[in-house]
Amino acid sequence: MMVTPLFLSLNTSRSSTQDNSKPPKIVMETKPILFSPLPLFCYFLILALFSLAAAASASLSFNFYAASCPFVELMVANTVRSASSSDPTIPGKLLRLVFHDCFVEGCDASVLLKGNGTEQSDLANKSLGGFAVIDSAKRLLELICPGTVSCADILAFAARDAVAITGGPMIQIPAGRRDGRASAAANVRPNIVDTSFTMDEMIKIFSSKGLSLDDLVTLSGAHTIGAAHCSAFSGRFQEDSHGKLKLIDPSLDTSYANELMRMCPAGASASITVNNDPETSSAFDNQYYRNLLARKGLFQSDSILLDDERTRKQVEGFANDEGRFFESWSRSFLKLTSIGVKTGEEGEIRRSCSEING
Ligand code: HEM
Ligand SMILES: [Ca+2]
Ligand SMILES: [Ca+2]
Repeated sequence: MMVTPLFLSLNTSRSSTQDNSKPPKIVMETKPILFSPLPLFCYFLILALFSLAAAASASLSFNFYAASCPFVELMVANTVRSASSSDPTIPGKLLRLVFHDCFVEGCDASVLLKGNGTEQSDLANKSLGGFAVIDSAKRLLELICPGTVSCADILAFAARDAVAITGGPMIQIPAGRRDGRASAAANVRPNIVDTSFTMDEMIKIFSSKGLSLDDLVTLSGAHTIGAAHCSAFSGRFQEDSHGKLKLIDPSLDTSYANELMRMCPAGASASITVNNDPETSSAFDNQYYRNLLARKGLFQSDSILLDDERTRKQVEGFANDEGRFFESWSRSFLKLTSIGVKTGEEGEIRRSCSEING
């Protein structure tokens, strides 16, 4: 097979009669091109390699800040640790915060943006917290490696650390998330699960984020730490004509229900909170699943995991084997923190986590 390279040559020739003060005359000269399949093959090979490289750069990576900000994870972990030691409610807040970020517009720190009509102004986000911890980690990082670390990565690292410092598994998570420039309250409701949702409704939202039924059961295990306001489970009770609450949800253990009614009586202050896990609320363990077996799931959306045929086996599995829960948690948390990430040229690296760059 004869192979002729495809080429175009540029000839800069100077004739003897030419005036030397003038620039050389450029003559384009094309050599005959013979068709051969090899150059075409090379062309497609190069194209394929380029698109592979582009795809790789558009995903998260484990050594993303290795050169640009090598101590980023240490800085975030220290910030989370010191904030949590003075305020033990911080780990729960950070963990819930990453969930509410990643489900709306992907893990892009859209939930951190302040202002009229941003995600924070939706009722479902009113009880979120932990923002100040992210802000202080960001301030620190802006001093050490300015303009380098995204708020979305800080939040993912911080939530990961929240789990580790409360006794859960330490998970290596990749980085490279970029910060979004949009945040709208109207996007919250269609993307966040409410405690009153049926199993089918929960499955629908989770699967729209690429999360399976296994992920739903696993990630609900986050309710092994943290707290909730009385309004989050008030639908399980009804006020009688004497202003007294009575249990109307048969899936709740009656003595636990009595305890909840005592802590959250009718007309209780809106600021009262109750531990999600009545046994070990500050430990990230598999107690949540044991509670479910004892019919002590705080939210209706927790109890449903035991009541539904499709999820009961997994609840039992996690209740009996913490290692199995932790393994599953590590996998599902990686998926959660990779939802709809913006990478490469998308979005921006915010200077301040609560506002987009001007
Ligand atoms: C499956 C559907 C879910 C529902 C319906 C749900 C609902 C709720 C509600 C209503 C609260 C109480 C908020 C308050 O009153 O202050 C809460 C708290 C919490 N949720 Fe969920 N959640 C779900 C899944 C998740 C997931 C996937 C995570 C994280 C991976 C998570 C992490 C948390 C944490 C840590 C708290 C405690 C927050 C704190 O201590 O401030 N939840 N959840
Ligand atoms: Ca988001
Ligand atoms: Ca616990």
